[in-house]
Amino acid sequence: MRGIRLEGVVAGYRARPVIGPIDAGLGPGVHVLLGRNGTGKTTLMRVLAGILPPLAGRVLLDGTDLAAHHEAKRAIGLLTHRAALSPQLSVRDNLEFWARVQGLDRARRPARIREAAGRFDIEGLLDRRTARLSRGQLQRADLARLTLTDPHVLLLDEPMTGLDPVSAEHTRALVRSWGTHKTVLCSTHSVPEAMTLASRLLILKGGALTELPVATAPERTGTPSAYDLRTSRGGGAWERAEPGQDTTIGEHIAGLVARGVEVTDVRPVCARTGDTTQAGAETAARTTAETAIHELLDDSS
Ligand SMILES: Nc1ncnc2c1ncn2[C@@H]1O[C@H](COP(=O)(O)OP(=O)(O)OP(=O)(O)O)[C@@H](O)[C@H]1O
Repeated sequence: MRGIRLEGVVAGYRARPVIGPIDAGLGPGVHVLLGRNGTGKTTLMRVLAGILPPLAGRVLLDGTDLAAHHEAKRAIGLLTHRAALSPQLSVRDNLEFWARVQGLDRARRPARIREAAGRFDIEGLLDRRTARLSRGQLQRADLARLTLTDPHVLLLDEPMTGLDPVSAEHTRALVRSWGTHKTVLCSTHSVPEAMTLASRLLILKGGALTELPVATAPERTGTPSAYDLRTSRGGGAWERAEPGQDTTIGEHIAGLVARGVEVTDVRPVCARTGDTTQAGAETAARTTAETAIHELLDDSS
């Protein structure tokens, strides 16, 4: 399958398992990961990124074993609480370093750094030492790092932490648009956040990964008949996409991206089947899903 597959993965530290064994597949979409503190969400992200070798089992990226093919890890972008930026270097030097590590050729680096910095509004911070950034500025610089290249798997450990409302909304939009054609695993402690982002909800508890029953997952509450996209070619204006029978919205967006058009937000447009009745059904489904999430997270259940 395209994306990531875990086969009997057990992970932990100094031979002490924290999670697993886990068997799961993550394809294109936004997979939101919820779990109490210390349940192993970061550990799972690190093992999926190939920086923490599993104690048992295998992690496959597009069918390739990560442990045996280190270069495959370049297709994965990881964002964790500890920003992957050196405090001693300027933001620009950090981005330059990561662009080189990611194999971006020298001539293309300055433009990519400018684009990434523009995307997260940190152009004015490029020459500041990373140690001097605020929590949210550091998070934005680390998000910019992720977008220097075009990884097709994104592992985002609490990406909205520390972001102001404008930056958080911008990041949410980006995550949603990535989810249409990339594999995104995103952890959060906010249930409402999970509900707005997820095409699939995963709960990590007692070392096991549980999927929220499909009937209560939020994307089942309405069938989009079209999608509104905000793209770079529209100068920020929305354009409507109505994928045909042979094209999914993911394929449509992947086609735009391949032609150099950046898609910065995606909003599903639901068929106007029934206004308030539909809205009522959506609210009910959301309440059911939120209750199910709390039950799954509750230690006493
Ligand atoms: N480097 C490490 N060495 C040893 N144990 C660790 C290490 N990192 C994490 N742990 C332990 O592994 C367990 C899972 O930690 P992890 O950071 O993966 O949890 P989490 O679900 O991401 O937590 P939070 O929601 O608080 O961020 C915890 O018991 C933690 O103490």
